[in-house]
Amino acid sequence: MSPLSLRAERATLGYGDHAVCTGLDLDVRAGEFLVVAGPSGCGKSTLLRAFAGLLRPSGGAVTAGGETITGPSPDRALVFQDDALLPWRSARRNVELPLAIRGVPRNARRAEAAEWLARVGLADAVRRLPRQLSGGMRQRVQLARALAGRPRALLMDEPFGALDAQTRAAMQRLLLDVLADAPATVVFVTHDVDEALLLGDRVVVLGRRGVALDADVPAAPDDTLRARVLAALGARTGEEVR
Ligand SMILES: Nc1ncnc2c1ncn2[C@@H]1O[C@H](COP(=O)(O)OP(=O)(O)OP(=O)(O)O)[C@@H](O)[C@H]1O
Repeated sequence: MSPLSLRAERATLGYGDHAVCTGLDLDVRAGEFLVVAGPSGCGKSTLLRAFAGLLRPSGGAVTAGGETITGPSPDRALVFQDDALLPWRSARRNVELPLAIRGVPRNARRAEAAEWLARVGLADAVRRLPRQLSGGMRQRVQLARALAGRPRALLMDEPFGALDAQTRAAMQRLLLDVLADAPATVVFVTHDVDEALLLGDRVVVLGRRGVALDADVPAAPDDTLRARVLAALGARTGEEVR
């Protein structure tokens, strides 16, 4: 399946009367790895929820592949910062879910789910329930589950936040390897500028008043871009920083 383009068009996103983003314009090209950064509370997770189909815009539009998003779809897999695993299912049975949706026959699911868990370094944890895993291990199960579904878009909200530096580097490599084989559009939220520049083709910094910075990441990012990202992150009033 080909990667999906995603778009927010003059979108107003929020909760009840509380508008978090107003008139947000953002285009995510099919197959692009877009990193989204921004100060706490600026609406990064809210934007991901809208792309996931968990939140409808109260104004404007949010589309995937040119079609209005009306709800969740296995085409768009989510990896949350918090735990989103089914607590009563083992790690392996959680990873089997998207395989079932993909139509993988029951007897093949078990082996494929175990394989994905091995790829995230959890071969020994296949039978454990989420509560028997650490926060970092649960994040890795979520990653395995998302990748196993071969989604056309991956929506990732600080997916490696609970990992130590070494495991985080291994998961970053795994993600890039899997994408090289099975391209997908990625929207990846992180607070970590190094991670943003390492993974992203493009980085967007959201501010209080929409997009504060939108820049392509060169193959060998230099200190200039890093400084621009840091400046945009520090811009409290949300003025444009270019
Ligand atoms: N379920 C909800 N109901 C009401 N308000 C919410 C809800 N979820 C988030 N908000 C509010 O919406 C705003 C944006 O939240 P969001 O989680 O999108 O920010 P964020 O940029 O992802 O922040 P962080 O970097 O801290 O994760 C915040 O003011 C938050 O308090």
